[in-house]
Amino acid sequence: MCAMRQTRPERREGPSLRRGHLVPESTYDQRLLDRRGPADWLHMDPWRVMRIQAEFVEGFGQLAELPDAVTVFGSARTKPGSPDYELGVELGRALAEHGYAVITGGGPGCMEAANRGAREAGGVSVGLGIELPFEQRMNDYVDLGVEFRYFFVRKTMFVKYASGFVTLPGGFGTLDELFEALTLVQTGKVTSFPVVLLGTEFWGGMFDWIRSSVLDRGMISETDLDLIQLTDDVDEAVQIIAEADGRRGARLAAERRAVEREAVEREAIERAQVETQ
Ligand SMILES: CC(C)=CCNc1ncnc2c1ncn2[C@@H]1O[C@H](COP(=O)(O)O)[C@@H](O)[C@H]1O
Repeated sequence: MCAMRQTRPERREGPSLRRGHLVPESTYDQRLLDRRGPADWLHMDPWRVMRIQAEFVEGFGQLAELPDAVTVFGSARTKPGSPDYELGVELGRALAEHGYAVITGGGPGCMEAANRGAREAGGVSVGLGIELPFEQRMNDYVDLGVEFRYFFVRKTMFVKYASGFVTLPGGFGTLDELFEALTLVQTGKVTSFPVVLLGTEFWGGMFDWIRSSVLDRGMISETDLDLIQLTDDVDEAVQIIAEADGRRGARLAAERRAVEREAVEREAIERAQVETQ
């Protein structure tokens, strides 16, 4: 059988092939090197994917060597000197003293407070900033800052590099981050990941509503309530995270031992098989 001869014009573009009228008039290189013409293509989805990818690469690269860390959320509008701000400073300090790096959104308010506490205690203070439609800069207490264009990339970093979340009082942004974390834990996407709400007066009403309405109508189960830990005590918040870390460490060590045991057993079986041949 003879192969069909291709008579139409053809162009290979990386993994893609274009033929006939779909062959573009210029090549990628030409379009790259030719500065003239509109820049609309910069805003097209395939290019956006590259930018998204680049954000993941940069984020993973910058954060890979962090020590154990805790992500702190809370209002961008909390004023320095207010009780919530002071609570944030105290929390950042306590986490740093316990050896945790402190990750925040890098902005003002509670984020600044937690970064400030961590920094003052000589800890690792991290800000994962986000591009916003108004003028905005990383707070002065961030020692390692990474700026993101995309909320969802930044959120991955908040979870991936943290042993748990502590949430100070906040608005929509804080609530969004809190409920995303709870959903990830509820659906088993992250395990041994405590979510602590700091400030019973602020969070108590929401917690009661979740119990009386959300649980009562069967939209969550009784055990889901246990995913939220409510306290006013900074040391207790740190302790909750440290204990979960301990449990995770023990589980990982047990998994590692099981894998090693299996490898030794497999090797013994293989050796026995060779000897009997
Ligand atoms: C003054 C002002 C509004 C600045 C906004 N600047 C911000 N910079 C960085 N992260 C932010 C900012 N606003 C919201 N976020 C994100 O959303 C949360 C706070 O939102 P909110 O203020 O509670 O709803 C933070 O944990 C943070 O991750």
